[in-house]
Amino acid sequence: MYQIVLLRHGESEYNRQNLFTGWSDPDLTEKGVEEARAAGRTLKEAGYTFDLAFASVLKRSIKTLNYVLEELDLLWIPVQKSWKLNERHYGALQGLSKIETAAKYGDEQLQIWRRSLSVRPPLLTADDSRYARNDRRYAEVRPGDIPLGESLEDTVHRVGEFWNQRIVPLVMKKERVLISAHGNTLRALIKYMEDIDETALLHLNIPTGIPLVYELDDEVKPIRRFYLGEPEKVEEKAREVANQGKVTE
Ligand SMILES: O=C(O)[C@@H](CO)OP(=O)(O)O
Repeated sequence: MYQIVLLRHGESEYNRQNLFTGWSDPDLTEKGVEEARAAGRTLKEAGYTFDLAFASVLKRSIKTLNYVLEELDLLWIPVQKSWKLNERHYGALQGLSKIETAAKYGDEQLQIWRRSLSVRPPLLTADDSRYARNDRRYAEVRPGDIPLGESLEDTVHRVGEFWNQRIVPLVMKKERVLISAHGNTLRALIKYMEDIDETALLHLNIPTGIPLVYELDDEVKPIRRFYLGEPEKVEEKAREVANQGKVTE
């Protein structure tokens, strides 16, 4: 049996303000830093260690990973960063308020944009300053691969490819791998590995900063997944994610 640990970054500034994030690059909040450190301590207490780690090229994922590795005294292990682990690209919604978007287009449309499998958000235009082609960190990416907006299905495609090409071979060599990524990247990976149906996917919300352990069989297919944390806390944090876009009293 193999094992791998996935982690969604700690709370970011955009999470705090309830803004669509995608490939925007906000920093962690103080709470997010604490969540990341707590994830590191949880892993340490449970006896986990790692041979190498992955992050996206977005600072909330990279910094979360660094805080976790610091707690584990593993800052020295190799880290591979890839845009393929970036959050799902939220197109022209990036930077907009989820609450204002719900008020303008309705809760149902918001839910479709956030949680459906195949619907893309409104796309960016190529002259938009948010278009990643103008960002040096994507200089090596083929221009045609840089999205103007992605459906979750698009994200499943790029993350699934990355999983097969870059992660599975390491897992099969018994490398202990930690992946620090994003809410929808992890939803995409779960969809890819388990092929869960659309209703389940609709309700799948990944809490920030709670390690998610996958046990995998000899063919690197999932046996089971579980969070390292108290179930009530995990539930509560997943509910917070689900409720973004709702006005609270
Ligand atoms: O804005 C985003 O990029 C994601 C993750 O923060 O949000 P959502 O949960 O709405 O898909």
